[in-house]
Amino acid sequence: MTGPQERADGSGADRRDDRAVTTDRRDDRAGTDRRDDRAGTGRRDERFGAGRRDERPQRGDRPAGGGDRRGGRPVRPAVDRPRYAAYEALAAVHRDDAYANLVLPAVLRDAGLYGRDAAFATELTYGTLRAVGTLDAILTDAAGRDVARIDPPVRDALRLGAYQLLHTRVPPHAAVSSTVDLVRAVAPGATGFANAVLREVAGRDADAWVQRLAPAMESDPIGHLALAHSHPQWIVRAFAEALGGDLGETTRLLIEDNDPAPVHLCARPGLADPVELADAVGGAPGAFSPYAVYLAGGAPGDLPALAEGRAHVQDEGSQLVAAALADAPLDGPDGRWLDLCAGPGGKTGLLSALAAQRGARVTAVEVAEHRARLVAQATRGLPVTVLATDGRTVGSDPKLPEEHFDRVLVDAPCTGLGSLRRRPESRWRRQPSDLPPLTRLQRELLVAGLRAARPGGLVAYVTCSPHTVETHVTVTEAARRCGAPVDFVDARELLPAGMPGLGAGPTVQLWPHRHGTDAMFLAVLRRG
Ligand SMILES: C[S@@+](CC[C@H](N)C(=O)[O-])C[C@H]1O[C@@H](n2cnc3c(N)ncnc32)[C@H](O)[C@@H]1O
Repeated sequence: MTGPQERADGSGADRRDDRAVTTDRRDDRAGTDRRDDRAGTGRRDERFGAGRRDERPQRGDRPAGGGDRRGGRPVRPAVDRPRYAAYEALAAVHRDDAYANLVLPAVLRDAGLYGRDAAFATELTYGTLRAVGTLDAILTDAAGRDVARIDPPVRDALRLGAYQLLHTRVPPHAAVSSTVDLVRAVAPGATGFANAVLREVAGRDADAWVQRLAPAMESDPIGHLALAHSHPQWIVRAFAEALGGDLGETTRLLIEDNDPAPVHLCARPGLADPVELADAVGGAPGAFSPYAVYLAGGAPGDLPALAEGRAHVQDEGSQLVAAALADAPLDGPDGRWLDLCAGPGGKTGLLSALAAQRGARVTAVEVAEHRARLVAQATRGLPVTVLATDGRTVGSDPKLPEEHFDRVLVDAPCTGLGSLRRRPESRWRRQPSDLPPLTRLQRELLVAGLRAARPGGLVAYVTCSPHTVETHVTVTEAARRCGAPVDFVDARELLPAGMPGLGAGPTVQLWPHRHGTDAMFLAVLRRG
């Protein structure tokens, strides 16, 4: 790979900086530095005020701090607030291992960003985090040096700039100049470098960069798809395996993963009517779950139904697997239900609303105390007993006797590869080395769940990961080790009639690209 100055003059880093300065100077005539010169003249606002909004009609970004005035004259701040907010969130994720979905709301609040500004900052943050694998490959090529060797503040600013250039309708000159402004604020010595690198990035569109950098699909399909759709190779391989080697479907899944996840509500049975709730929120009833409501836009806000515990936010796939356990035919008593991995309480919420209708009671087990408290909050008023304990104590904890429960849910901790849409940074944090300890825990919890079930009782094993080691391998191993005879129930029959794409059974794998849900796995076992 060659960087800009290598191609321009065949020399090393110093020449690159020269070139960057030259580019900056060329830009001076109508660009970055000239804008600085014009600070305080009042003309800057013309360029970065209403006109700027016109540059990005799709985003509706509005200039930050337009009201900042010195001596009566408007002064443009160095960086517009949505982009700076996105930078802050990105930096926190990379520097402090923060979670974007937790850090970004605080950053937006501190910056006083709402509405379209907040939406633009969110798109930049989430989009950049998802795309970071591909962006880094492009930046490495464009800079002529490994992106890991670029100072973190400059690196994050460049990632934001490259994302705008390649994946948004922000005009190239605005993407470059705003990123140079950002670099001037966070790493003032690197503006020339940033300018040069971004101009190199802007020389191709996203497809042309993939063509230049990705291995050929024919010779290395996993490597190609990983770079083209910004996923780690081991995750692409795992998805392809779970999809039976179908690379077309794998591609559709990867594309879906790069879109924001829709927000679904669960109208708790007996407490809220999904059609009425859909009307109230301007959404639509779900396609599959009888309790689901699709929200039309972003966040649910302060809905009375949520505040009053009549509904909760929950992916439709999560609703389907919890309802499948509750609806599975069962002979004999049916009053004791167990949720062995309950925190923060989404599935317990639905199960316990159903239990209330049927005169059953749910024991909800969660090892993390703060998450056990969340379960208690989420199920207030419903027939639930929360135990803050380790689910593997079945048989030794008197509150968790063996052969006691009629229906058992084991929604095990997992890699979460099925919900990458919701956690934009997680695909880069997860490692194959996470699998052995997780799968051991999954197996032990499922064995405990099988022991907790009475003979004839039902156990649903659920993961939000389609990785076959966490799904089929775990279920097969746990069934072998639990010391009791176990039969598979065909889980397809427990999902809504006519639901497409459920495979050959007896287990079910849901998919974002097939069903619009998270990639939930469901196996239902009957204890002999
Ligand atoms: C996938 S989450 C469950 C999500 C939950 N069912 C819901 O729908 O909201 C797995 C949960 O298992 C908990 N957990 C992990 N190890 C556990 C153990 N040994 N015993 C009980 N809970 C455990 C985790 O703290 C986490 O809250």
